[in-house]
Amino acid sequence: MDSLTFVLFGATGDLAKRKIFPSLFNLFLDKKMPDSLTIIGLGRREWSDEVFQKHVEKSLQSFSERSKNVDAYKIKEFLRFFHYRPLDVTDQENYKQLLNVIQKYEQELSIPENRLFYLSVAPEFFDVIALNIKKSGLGSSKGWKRLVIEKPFGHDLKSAQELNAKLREAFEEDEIYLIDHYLGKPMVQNLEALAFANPMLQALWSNKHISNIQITASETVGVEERADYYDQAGAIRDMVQNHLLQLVMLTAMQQPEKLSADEIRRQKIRVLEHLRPLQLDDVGKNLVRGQYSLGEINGESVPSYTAEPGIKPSSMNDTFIAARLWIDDAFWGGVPFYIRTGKRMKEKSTRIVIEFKNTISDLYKEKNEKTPPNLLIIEISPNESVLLQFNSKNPLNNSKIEPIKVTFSANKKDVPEAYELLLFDALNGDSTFFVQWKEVELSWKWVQPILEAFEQNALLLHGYSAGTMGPRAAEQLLEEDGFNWW
Ligand SMILES: NC(=O)C1=CN([C@@H]2O[C@H](COP(=O)(O)OP(=O)(O)OC[C@H]3O[C@@H](n4cnc5c(N)ncnc54)[C@H](OP(=O)(O)O)[C@@H]3O)[C@@H](O)[C@H]2O)C=CC1
Ligand SMILES: O=C1O[C@H](COP(=O)(O)O)[C@@H](O)[C@H](O)[C@H]1O
Repeated sequence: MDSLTFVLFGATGDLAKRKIFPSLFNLFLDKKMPDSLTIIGLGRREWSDEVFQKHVEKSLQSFSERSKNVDAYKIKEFLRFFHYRPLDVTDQENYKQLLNVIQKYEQELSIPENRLFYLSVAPEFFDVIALNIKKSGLGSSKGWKRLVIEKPFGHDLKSAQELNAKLREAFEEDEIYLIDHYLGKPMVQNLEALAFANPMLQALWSNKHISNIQITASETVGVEERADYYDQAGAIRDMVQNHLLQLVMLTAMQQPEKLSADEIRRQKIRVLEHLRPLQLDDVGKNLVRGQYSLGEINGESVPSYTAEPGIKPSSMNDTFIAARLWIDDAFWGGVPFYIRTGKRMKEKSTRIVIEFKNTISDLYKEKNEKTPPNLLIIEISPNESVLLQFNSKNPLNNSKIEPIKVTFSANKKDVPEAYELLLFDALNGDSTFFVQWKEVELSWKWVQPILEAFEQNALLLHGYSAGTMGPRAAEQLLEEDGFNWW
């Protein structure tokens, strides 16, 4: 791995302490960091290196399991990478001073002018920072530069296009690493292997044998401390435009010629290009929008969305979306893809269920109402597993045909965090599991008519009680096609 300087904008913020520092620490313990590295944290706070290092140490104590079982000297060794510099991202002078600081460390440690800029700040600063990096000469021509960007990328198609145009004034496309943390989840990274490293599954992976695909990302949490952002975004922007469409792409993509970042991306983009666009008047037929009302989760009562701190009592924002998608190509034509996501649902679960067609003549129908279909269930989080559901006779139940499940599962504590895998890839210059602009743009294009339908109040906002799996209308969406959510 090349030696480099890691410049972290927003180093005093929430994401840095909860995800970035603990993930870097795991990489350090696993010897997956370059030998020569400087990490420069930035924020407006007037902190010294020592205060910043104490802050990083505290974040490890709070958010890193592995830090509990290591000797204190290892933590000290890790903290030596960290330096801090107060900087206001809107002040151009500050960038020139930053350049001097970076050059000083580069010379001291003989680090080449390779610089990774990680923007863990509010999205309104993404373009400001990128352009200031360019103007100040922080991106040196003597080494490489990379820009890692958090979500959200735009608020709609137009704002995303504008943001991309500004970023491209300062960085080349292949220097920009857009984070979608779902792509860092190990089971999501495993999807391609499931489909392409198993001849048995590959033979079945198309409309010939699959009747429908269901992707669920349900959460039990509410809006937490992010009311301002979430009330503007809703589930459609927060989860559907990015994470769920990424899962659709990875499930539906065809086998790439080789496993390179470019080839995989080409296949993902192909899926989006064949995704049937929604017209304004189709939206209501294919999409269910919901908002939670008061209810109970795990025995505790939880308030309605509009009673959450920071949410307007009159808010008509969506906290739940279910939708039916069609991919009009030779492989998936006729197979509905159903997606659903919501806050304050019954359980925390991200999973993909592939339901196979049931075309056998049913020899067993006298003893069964209907032979259950074969299913492939891919659990992404909170636990990881792959489960195949077959049918088998149960000698203890009058030899009825019953589903049996064959499961492979990983122990949760052995599975690396999404951010850890993504940070390692960014340090290494591997962009396979980062999102490329074209994917973002096509995703926004698909979502845009939905946003317009919402703005025109053309769609009912269904209520659902907190602690349920969403509005009844989401069940009906599948029932219309003869299916149900698994
Ligand atoms: N937190 C999370 O779980 C997730 C966050 N994200 C994304 O990550 C990014 C960061 O989020 P989060 O950490 O939660 O945000 P926070 O509000 O916790 O942190 C914001 C950071 O930006 C810095 N900052 C704000 N204004 C300026 C300025 N003018 N100049 C310099 N620094 C500034 C703050 O430093 P200071 O106050 O010292 O100036 C702070 O370090 C956002 O894009 C968010 O959407 C994405 C997924 C999850
Ligand atoms: O990006 C986001 O994802 C989380 C859910 O992530 P998960 O890894 O816990 O499934 C969601 O809570 C948040 O609103 C959204 O911004």
